[in-house]
Amino acid sequence: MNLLQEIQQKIDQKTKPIGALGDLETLAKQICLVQKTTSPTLNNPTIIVFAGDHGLAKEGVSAYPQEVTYQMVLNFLNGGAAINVFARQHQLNLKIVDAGVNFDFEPHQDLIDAKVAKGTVSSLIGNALSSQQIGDCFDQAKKLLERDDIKDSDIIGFGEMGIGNTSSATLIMSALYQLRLEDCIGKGTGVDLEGFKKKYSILEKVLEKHQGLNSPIQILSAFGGFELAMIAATMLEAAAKGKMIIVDGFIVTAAYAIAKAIQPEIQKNAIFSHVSDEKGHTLLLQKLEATPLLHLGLRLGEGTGAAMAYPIIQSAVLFMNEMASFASANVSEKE
Ligand SMILES: Cc1cc2ncn([C@H]3O[C@H](COP(=O)(O)O)[C@@H](O)[C@H]3O)c2cc1C
Ligand SMILES: O=C(O)c1cccnc1
Repeated sequence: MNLLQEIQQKIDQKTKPIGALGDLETLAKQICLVQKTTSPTLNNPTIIVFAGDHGLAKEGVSAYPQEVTYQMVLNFLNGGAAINVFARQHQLNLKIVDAGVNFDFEPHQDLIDAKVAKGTVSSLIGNALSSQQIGDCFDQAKKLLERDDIKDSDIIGFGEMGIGNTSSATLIMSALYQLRLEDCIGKGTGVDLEGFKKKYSILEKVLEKHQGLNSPIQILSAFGGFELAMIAATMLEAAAKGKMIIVDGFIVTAAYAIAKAIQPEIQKNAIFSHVSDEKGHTLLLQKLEATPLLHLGLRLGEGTGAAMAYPIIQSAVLFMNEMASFASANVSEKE
């Protein structure tokens, strides 16, 4: 019997009709296969929120000013943001990574300094990240997963904070899959009609400027940002180490799309937490052949969807380990 057959047999011997735990059974199988076991674990479940600033934000592509990025990082460190609430609710280890925020932070136990620079170059002017900076993001990702408070995590949920980063995600999606801008762009933090037209015309110009990009790294370099590059790099590193990764909303999914274009095998490790209300997310998930667990109309980011999906993933692992079998519980099997 191979591992998949062993896993399936264990699932089918649980005291329930065959297949009755639906998507939880699919999740359990996925985690067991990654961990090469029939008794999976979710040690030290962790959410990492990557923060970075964007040169393009200064052009006015968001409903909020750039300072909100660092202000929200301080809010994360003070425990007051949505992700803090949900991480506490589900007892998740929460770490904030400064990938490239335009601010000098005081040291804090939950803040990881991985700053590449104080914000990217505007993609209207040039490449958001240099190839050296992309390399720095990959180096930082490696270091991150060697930390004592993260290295034993079996599962990492990814979040982000960066005013203007729905623009990066939109541009990445459009360039990676050769999609029309109008099919990828959304309102982000909630720009009004006038703001939307402005965002559209700026992104149109950015796409015109960067044509003929033909590798995922080139696309990442052109459109940024530091937090997206570090998310993609950390996902690749985490998957190579046999960890599960929880993909969050539109922006994190765009970073995942880059990671998958680099290493398609990563999909074995990926769990998609939710479908965001941001317009491009549904199509992006389709392109990735990804089925999200939740449909809650969220459009926040920060890893909030990942935190909310965690207890469902936990249920998949718990039923596998704790539920009785027909034999152990003396329940009669199907006739
Ligand atoms: C107060 C506040 C908290 C947030 N938390 C996440 N985002 C989200 O909104 C931003 C992306 O949208 P756009 O591209 O329109 O700027 C990202 O920072 C994302 O994490 C926030 C946005 C705001 C304003
Ligand atoms: O889907 C997301 O993650 C998202 C959407 C809008 C703004 N910030 C994040």
